[in-house]
Amino acid sequence: MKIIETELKDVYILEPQVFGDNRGWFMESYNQNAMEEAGLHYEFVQDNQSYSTQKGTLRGLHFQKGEHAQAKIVRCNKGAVMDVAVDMREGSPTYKKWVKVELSEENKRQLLIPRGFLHGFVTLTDEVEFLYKADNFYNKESDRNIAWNDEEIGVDWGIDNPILSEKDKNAPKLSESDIDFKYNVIDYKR
Ligand SMILES: Cc1cn([C@H]2C[C@H](O)[C@@H](COP(=O)(O)OP(=O)(O)O[C@H]3O[C@@H](C)C(=O)[C@@H](O)[C@H]3O)O2)c(=O)[nH]c1=O
Repeated sequence: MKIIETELKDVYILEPQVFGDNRGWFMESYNQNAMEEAGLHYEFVQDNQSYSTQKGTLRGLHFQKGEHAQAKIVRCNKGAVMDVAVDMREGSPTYKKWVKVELSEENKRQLLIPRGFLHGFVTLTDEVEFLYKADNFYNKESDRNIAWNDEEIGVDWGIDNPILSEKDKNAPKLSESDIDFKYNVIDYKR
């Protein structure tokens, strides 16, 4: 597995090695030892999957507040997405900066997003299957979102009128949010 730095501190692209043969291909989609050797100490406890029917579907920007914050490893199993992470850790050298990475069935790239970040993606194709691991359980009460088009964050999604959930249509702005992440090594590396 190749581990590639991004413009955001602690966010990495993970590129699995793909072994092709006459049948097709094989890859290790996750290997705890490879993560540990790279100094990435996470314990994932929940796997998630979503399906988006149409191109131009946007899910985000999401996070769980406080002690329920989640680190995630995300990937696109079918189709393609533009994936976005936003550093919300006050005091971080990349505070309020965002990064976008294309994740697709074809490139098999994954994105590691620590706790303290917003996460979202927009589908670039129809019929998108999206998979992710989380290092903390879903907690309904701590589930939060911030408007995908918040001007203070200013993500360039490359789309004007995405398909959104009712929840994401009514998301608060960053300035109205109760988000309170602090940059602290132990929060995201345990
Ligand atoms: C995220 C989640 C949702 N649910 C339920 C709640 C709800 O009824 C239904 C759909 O939830 P949502 O509308 O929040 O799904 P979705 O908009 O796909 O939310 C996801 O978006 C991406 C960008 C993320 O990063 C994820 O962490 C998560 O926030 O599934 C769970 O039971 N467990 C979970 O872990």
